[in-house]
Amino acid sequence: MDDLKKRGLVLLGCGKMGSAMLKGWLDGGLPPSSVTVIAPRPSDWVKSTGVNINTDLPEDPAIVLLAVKPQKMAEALPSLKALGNGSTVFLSVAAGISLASYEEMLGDKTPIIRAMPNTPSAIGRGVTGIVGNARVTADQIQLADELLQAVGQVVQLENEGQIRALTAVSGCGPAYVFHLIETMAAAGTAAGLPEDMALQLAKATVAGAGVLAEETDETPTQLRVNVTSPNGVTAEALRVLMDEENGFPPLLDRAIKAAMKRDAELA
Ligand SMILES: NC(=O)C1=CN([C@@H]2O[C@H](COP(=O)(O)OP(=O)(O)OC[C@H]3O[C@@H](n4cnc5c(N)ncnc54)[C@H](O)[C@@H]3O)[C@@H](O)[C@H]2O)C=CC1
Ligand SMILES: O=C(O)[C@@H]1CCC=N1
Repeated sequence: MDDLKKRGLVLLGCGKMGSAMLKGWLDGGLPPSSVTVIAPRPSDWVKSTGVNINTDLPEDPAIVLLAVKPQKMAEALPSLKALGNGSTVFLSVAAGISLASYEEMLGDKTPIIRAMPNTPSAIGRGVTGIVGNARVTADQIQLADELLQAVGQVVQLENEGQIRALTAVSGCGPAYVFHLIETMAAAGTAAGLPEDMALQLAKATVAGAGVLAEETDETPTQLRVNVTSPNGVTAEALRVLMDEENGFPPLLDRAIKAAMKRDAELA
């Protein structure tokens, strides 16, 4: 971390994901003067942080975070090519784009780490998977791991092939859960509850169940059983949701496969 403070951190793109991570790092004590953001339209929040915006780049930053949309990467990356093939680690959060593509764009001696975070990073509750190319040293992986722990949990992948499935599960996953909240609230409203109360119930239920699943030693399966009284009310709902043909299992399987297919297209 001292190395990062001294040599600097560059962010290419500072939208939803870049800002979520930057916030976690600044809250964790990274001095704004160590950070340079390159962004065509920096938000008011970014401007308020005191980081350097669209200034000259540091000569040898410890890390460059790539946080533009995958479709913008080929256009945005050439401005950073001078930092390739050196000791600067490129840390990309972009979906799809492979380590080999970055090596092609930046030089094959460039240390590159792919990371896939998720938006709960904005409140320090993210989970990020990381995997590096052959040029990345154990110390550099450790630095990325520590840096990303400022915004939540980190898992180190065994190989790059795993990042596609991780993207489909945890990178996109918050959207699935938000949609669950939306649909639970809508179903509650349709069943006769006031709209705002149905939304409050859905949010609190998902949040409470999530925290319980993380904090207890019991498995999600046991936690589900704990709710389900024999011949009771939950059992009837689960008969619908756990249906092997029309319930969550085939639906989530299809959703994850659709996400993975798109990730492959973006590569
Ligand atoms: N939103 C999410 O839940 C997650 C997103 N990601 C990845 O994070 C990356 C960014 O996604 P978001 O933050 O959601 O998108 P976003 O659209 O909020 O942010 C992208 C930012 O890049 C800026 N930008 C565009 N062209 C640029 C250029 N040439 N130079 C510098 N900045 C430029 C845009 O102005 C924008 O602020 C994507 O590659 C995505 O795959 C990864 C995990 C989760
Ligand atoms: O939707 C996307 O492409 C990005 C990747 C993971 C979450 N958002």
